[in-house]
This record gives sequence, structure tokens and C-alpha cells, in this order.
Amino acid sequence: MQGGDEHRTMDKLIIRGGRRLHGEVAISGAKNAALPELCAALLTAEPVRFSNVPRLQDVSTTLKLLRNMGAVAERSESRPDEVTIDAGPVSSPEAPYDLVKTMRASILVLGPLLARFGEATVSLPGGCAIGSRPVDQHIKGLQAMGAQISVEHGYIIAKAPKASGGLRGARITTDMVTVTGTENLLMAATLADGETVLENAAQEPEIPDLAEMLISMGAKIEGHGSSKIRIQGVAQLHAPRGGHRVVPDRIEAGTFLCAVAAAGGEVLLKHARADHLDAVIDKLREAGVRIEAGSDWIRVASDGKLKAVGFRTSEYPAFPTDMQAQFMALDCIAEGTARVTETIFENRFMHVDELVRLGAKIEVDGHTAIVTGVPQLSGATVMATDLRASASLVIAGLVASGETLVDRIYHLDRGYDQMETKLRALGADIERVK
Ligand SMILES: CC(=O)N[C@H]1[C@@H](OP(=O)(O)OP(=O)(O)OC[C@H]2O[C@@H](n3ccc(=O)[nH]c3=O)[C@H](O)[C@@H]2O)O[C@H](CO)[C@@H](O)[C@@H]1O
Ligand SMILES: C=C(OP(=O)(O)O)C(=O)O
Repeated sequence: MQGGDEHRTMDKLIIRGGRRLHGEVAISGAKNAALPELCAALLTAEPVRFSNVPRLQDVSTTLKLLRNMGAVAERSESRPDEVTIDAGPVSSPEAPYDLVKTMRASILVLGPLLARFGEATVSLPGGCAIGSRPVDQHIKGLQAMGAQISVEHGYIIAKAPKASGGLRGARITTDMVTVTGTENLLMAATLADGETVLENAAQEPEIPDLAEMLISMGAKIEGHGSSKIRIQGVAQLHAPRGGHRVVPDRIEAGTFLCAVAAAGGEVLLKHARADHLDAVIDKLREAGVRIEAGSDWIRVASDGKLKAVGFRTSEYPAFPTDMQAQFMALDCIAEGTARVTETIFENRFMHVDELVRLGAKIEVDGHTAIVTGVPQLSGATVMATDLRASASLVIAGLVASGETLVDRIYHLDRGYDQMETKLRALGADIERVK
């Protein structure tokens, strides 16, 4: 899937490897919480204030999408982590292909639009480098709530007219655990008539964060953070009193942990939630990385000498698929052999060929990659293929000898808030070139 403004699509990163990382880095708000939460502002006619919103291309795309529908969506100039969305004036509950194609999370407007306006027309999200990513479970769940849904000319056309009672509560068991599917149905259910029970719900920390925001808007929700969420629909929602603060990004934090583990050094991650990263931290410790943590900080220290550690991605609280590529970069330079199995997405090993260009030894057999550590990677030109693949190549570049040029970093800009600036402040030799 493509992403990024025209002027940034050509940007590249040049990394000269071999520097240790030292100092402090502030972790930003979570992309995967901010995106559904910005969409949740569609559920009320009152202006919603957000803080700790990361500066990401995906956030800009979401704001653009909301404005396209008639909302007033602005980032504060004086406090750039603050965003206000006034969906009062929304006149056109439509998400066109041009905006949706760059970001799969735009499907998250479907539930809120249908719940508040009784209709929504949302383009099917485009294909993506990590697998086919259908949205059948979102559609199935909304149909169970009484929506009439058809797919015409690439658009999901959904109707649940208020005059005929709108959405109604239902018991929904999704075929698999789906993060954005759970979020879409959760948001839709807040304004449905009666009780909705979501079984097999996703438990990723971004879901309780969204649920807490919805509760502060007047929604009645129980069980969020477990696999069974119960929602009693209410007639209308208001803006969260005092605004909503986006939870810290556990994947950005995990990426910095891996960067320090690989490059060596000692770094304090501020505003980072170790309790959302248990599986990753366990594996890092197994690899020989030293980690201490408090309620909102993590300290990581590494001498760069790592043991290869195998892992298997799965739903939260197990090892996240969004950390698979970054951790694989560590295994590439560790001692021994590791078995990495991807169970969430069908095609999420696109970084393998690029890591191999840097000298890594990896064999892929179906959903499993066997990684044999090598003593040293060597810099080369590589191409980012998706968001986390890009981060994996940056980590590899930090330890490779000589110069690594990472092309197509618009993928990185979708989901990392000023990654190269943060790395440079820690001592990395990294620069963005146009
Ligand atoms: C914006 C956001 O939060 N993105 C995250 C979200 O993506 P996203 O919510 O898209 O991922 P899902 O949890 O929905 O996908 C899990 C699996 O279910 C399949 N599936 C999903 C829905 C559906 O209707 N039908 C279906 O077959 C998918 O193809 C995939 O194989 O969770 C993923 C899994 O943790 C993360 O990698 C993404 O970073
Ligand atoms: C796959 C990811 O995001 P998205 O669902 O937005 O494509 C990700 O954050 O790694």
C-alpha cells in the first residue's frame, strides 16, 4: 500500500552504521490508538480535543478524510501533539478511494458514520504489501446489527436508516480476532439500540484506550481489554470532558528497544508502557539485553552481543506481528539460529530479501523464517516495502558497516513520529535526503 504526500515520496534515509545509542527518547502517542480515536470523533456533534497525537502521515490522512466529509479537523500550531475535531458540520458520510487507498485504517470511519448518520459509503481499502487484509468481519458484524450492506464499484454502501430504527444491538462472534474489526463494531454499538456483545474481541491495548475514550463520551461499555465486550447503546454521545490523551505507542517503544539492543548503548524511553510490551521484553532479555522499567519508562542497555531468539507472532498479549520485522533484524546479527513464525498476515516477510542484501542469512519456508546470525552486516541500498519492514532496515543499517541507503521511506513516515530525528539525538549517524 502506498502512503505519503507527493513531496515526501522520494525521501530516503542514509545511515552510517557503528554508533552506539545513548540518552533519552520520548515515545509518542500510538498510531493504532490515535487512528480509531480520531474516527470516534464522528460519533458526536461536539468538538473533541485530543492530546499526545503522534505526527504521522496516517494521522494527516485521517484528518484529511474527516475534513473531506465536512468536519473541522485541526492540529494546534503551538502544541503540535494536540488535535481538535468538530464533526458537527459533517454533511457527506463518504470516504473516497483516493484517501482510503493510502491507509487501511480509513475503514474505521464505517462504524461511526453508520451509527450516527444511518448511512455510510466507504471505499474498500486498497491491497497491501503484508497480505490481502479483507474487511468481511466488519461487514458481517454490522449486518448482524441490522445494516443493509452492498459492495458496488469498490465501495461499501451501508444503510441503517434512523427512521427504521437504525442499528440494533446484537451478539457478534468474529471468525478470527480482528483489531480494527473490534474497534469498528465497538464504535457502532455505542449508538445502537440495545445491547451488543462482541465475542472473540481483540485485546490489544489500543482497544481499552478507545473504549475508555468512548466511556468518557457517555458510552456504556464493559469487558474491554478482555475477549468479551458488552456495550449498551445510548441515544447520543458528547465530547470527552477534558479531552482524550492517546496511549503511548508500544510498537514505537519496542522498535527503539530493538535499535538499542542491536546498536549497543544505554537509553531511557520516556512515556513508554512496559506492561504493554511483556512478550517483546521477555524475548529481548532472552537475547541478552538488560531492561528495567517503571510505570511510564523503560531503560534499555546492551553491549550489542546478542543471542538469537525464536518467536511466533500472535494476538495480544503474545508477540505482536508489528514487531516481527524489527526483532528479526536483531536475530540477523545474533549468535545462533532463530525460528521466526508469522501467524497473523500471509505475506509479512517482505523485509527478508532486503535484509539479505545487507548480508543477513535467512531462509523462508512458508510462514516461518530461519535466521542464522552473522558477525557483521554490510551497508547497501535497500527498499522499504511496508511500515515495519522500513523500521527493520533502519535497525539493520545502524549496525551494518559503511553506508545503508533506505529508499521509499514514506512507509516509515506513515507510522513513526520523526524517527530519524529521535535516533540522531541518541547519537546515530542518520540523515534524510530528498
Ligand atoms: C490500524 C491498526 O490498528 N492496524 C493494526 C491492526 O490491523 P487490522 O485491524 O487490519 O488487522 P486485523 O486484526 O483485522 O487482522 C488480523 C487477521 O484477520 C484477518 N481479517 C481481518 C478482518 C476481517 O474482516 N477479515 C479478515 O480475514 C486479516 O487479514 C489478518 O490476517 O491489527 C494488526 C494485527 O495486530 C496490526 O498489524 C496492525 O498494525
Ligand atoms: C500494519 C500496520 O499498520 P496498518 O494496519 O495501519 O497498515 C502496522 O502498524 O504495522
